[in-house]
Order: sequence, then C-alpha cells, then structure tokens
Amino acid sequence: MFKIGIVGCGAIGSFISKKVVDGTIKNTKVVAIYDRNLNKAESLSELTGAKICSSIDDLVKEDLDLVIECASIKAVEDVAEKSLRNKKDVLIMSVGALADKELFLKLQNLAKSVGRKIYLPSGAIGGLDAIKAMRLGKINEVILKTTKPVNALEDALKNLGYNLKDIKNPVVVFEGDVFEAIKDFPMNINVSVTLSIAAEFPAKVMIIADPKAKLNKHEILVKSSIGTLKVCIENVPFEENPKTSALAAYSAVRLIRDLAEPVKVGT
Ligand SMILES: NC(=O)C1=CN([C@@H]2O[C@H](COP(=O)(O)OP(=O)(O)OC[C@H]3O[C@@H](n4cnc5c(N)ncnc54)[C@H](O)[C@@H]3O)[C@@H](O)[C@H]2O)C=CC1
Ligand SMILES: O=C([O-])CC(=O)C(=O)O
Repeated sequence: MFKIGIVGCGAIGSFISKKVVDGTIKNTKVVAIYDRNLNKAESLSELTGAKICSSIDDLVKEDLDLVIECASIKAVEDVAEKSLRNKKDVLIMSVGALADKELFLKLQNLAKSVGRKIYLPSGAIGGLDAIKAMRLGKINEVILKTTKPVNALEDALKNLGYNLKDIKNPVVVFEGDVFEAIKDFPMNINVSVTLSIAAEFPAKVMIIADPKAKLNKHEILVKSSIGTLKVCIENVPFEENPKTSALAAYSAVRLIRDLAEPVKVGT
C-alpha cells in the first residue's frame, strides 16, 4: 500500500483524496493530513479515515511514502524541507515558491543528499514534455499569457488597488517577468514558475482579467533552436476555488498514479 500525507485540505487536497478513495489512484491510502483550518482537515478525515495531524512536524513523522503540499507558497519551504529531512518524497503544488532560487537550490541539494525526489506536476498547463526536450537545444523565448475571470484574480487585484466593479472589459493587469508575476499573483500564476523551471528560462508573463471569461486560459509560446511550441489550454475552474483549474488537481492525480506504472509516456 502506497501511503500519502496531505498538507492543505482545500480544492486540490480534497480532489486528490476523493480519487484515492474511489480507486482512481490504486493501492494508495491517505494516512495523515494537516490543514491550519481544522474544519477542512476534519472533512477530509471523514472521507479518508486519515489521522489529523496538529502540525507539519507531526505529519512528516508518520509512516509515509509521499507528502503532498497543496496549501500555499508560504507553506512550501517548511513542508518540503521537513519531508525530505524525514526521508519522504514530496510533491509540490505551490510551485511559485521555487521562484526563490536559493530555496529551490537548497531543496534540490537536500533531496540529492537524502536520496529522495521532489515532484512538480505540470499543474494547470500542458506542453512541458516538449519544452523539457527543447531545452536540450537553445531556448530563445518563453511567454505565458493567462486570461482569467475577474473573480479568480480577486485577492491579487484588490491588493494591487483595483476596484473590481470598474473592470467592464478585458484588461491587462500584469505584464512583466515570472518573478514579479508570482509576487503579485501568488495564488494565480504558479504555472509561470513551473513553465520557467521546465524551460530553464524565465518566462515573460501577461495576465488579463476578463469579466466575461468563464474559463482559466493559459497560452504558452516557446521559441527554441529545436522548434516553436504554441499551447493554448482553457481550463474549467473548481467550484469551491475558482482561482484553481480542475486540471491542476487532475495532473497531480495522474502523477501519483503514474509513480506505480511500468511504462512512462512523454519525456
Ligand atoms: N501548480 C499549479 O498549476 C497550481 C497550483 N495551485 C496552488 O496549489 C495550492 C492549493 O490550491 P487549492 O487547493 O486550490 O487551494 P485552497 O485555497 O482551496 O486550499 C488550500 C488549503 O490549504 C490550507 N493552508 C494554506 N496555508 C497553509 C499552511 N501554511 N499550513 C497548513 N494549511 C494551509 C488552507 O486552509 C486551505 O484549506 C495553492 O497554493 C495554489 O495557488 C493552484 C492551481 C494550479
Ligand atoms: O489553476 C490555474 O489555472 C493556474 C493557477 O491558479 C496557478 O498557476 O496558480
């Protein structure tokens, strides 16, 4: 039995748990969970039978094969470092944390020294298989254009001083590099960091708030010496968290399921 621990019992953590319980992820059990909001942890414990832990330290001491972080950028350092130090592989959803190059390097070195893995799912985007191959040639440009409904960007827009009622037409609310993008939109643009890590090239990012949009759209352009990649993905958002595309959770489910598969498809 493959044993997992989950930190963050929101949209993604709940979805992964459901897919364990319904057998989509086979031979797997959710053994331990932690959320700073106890109510959220209690609902997932009812569904999975998992032990509710009182802290990340408590969770990583359990007998686990994989710890899944699906909480927030701020939680990543603690979850990843403590999991690795306790000889557990870790899957990170809040990939935006790894825009901090020092942190990323520290975690990579730690994973190597303890012989464990850090998994970064493709999340709400696609095309990373081709981009990873392209980076063996020369990458010249990486662009991500993300269009989301206004409510999906609500927290970040309010912090940036936007009055949401004033947004009547699609408006470019951010244009800049990946590092600035994830600072301003920490709950909306983790994908830009995953893309930049896959390409080993910092993405240029544009974010558009569209009051008529119903889907989370990500358009990717990568120019390289091997060829040009254009990917456009239009994702259905989660009802319980419209910031998050359902595909992000599906990609984690797929990754966990594939760990046990004998055949690997794609790079
Ligand atoms: N890599 C990707 O493509 C994507 C990544 N994400 C990221 O994945 C993460 C999870 O997303 P959702 O499930 O939609 O979020 P959510 O807001 O539905 O759930 C997050 C849960 O984590 C808990 N939490 C937050 N910080 C915590 C901490 N420090 N310690 C313990 N619990 C904590 C919250 O109480 C909440 O229950 C977010 O950081 C989100 O930005 C979301 C979409 C795509
Ligand atoms: O789910 C999405 O469409 C993308 C997202 O929120 C993120 O990358 O943080």
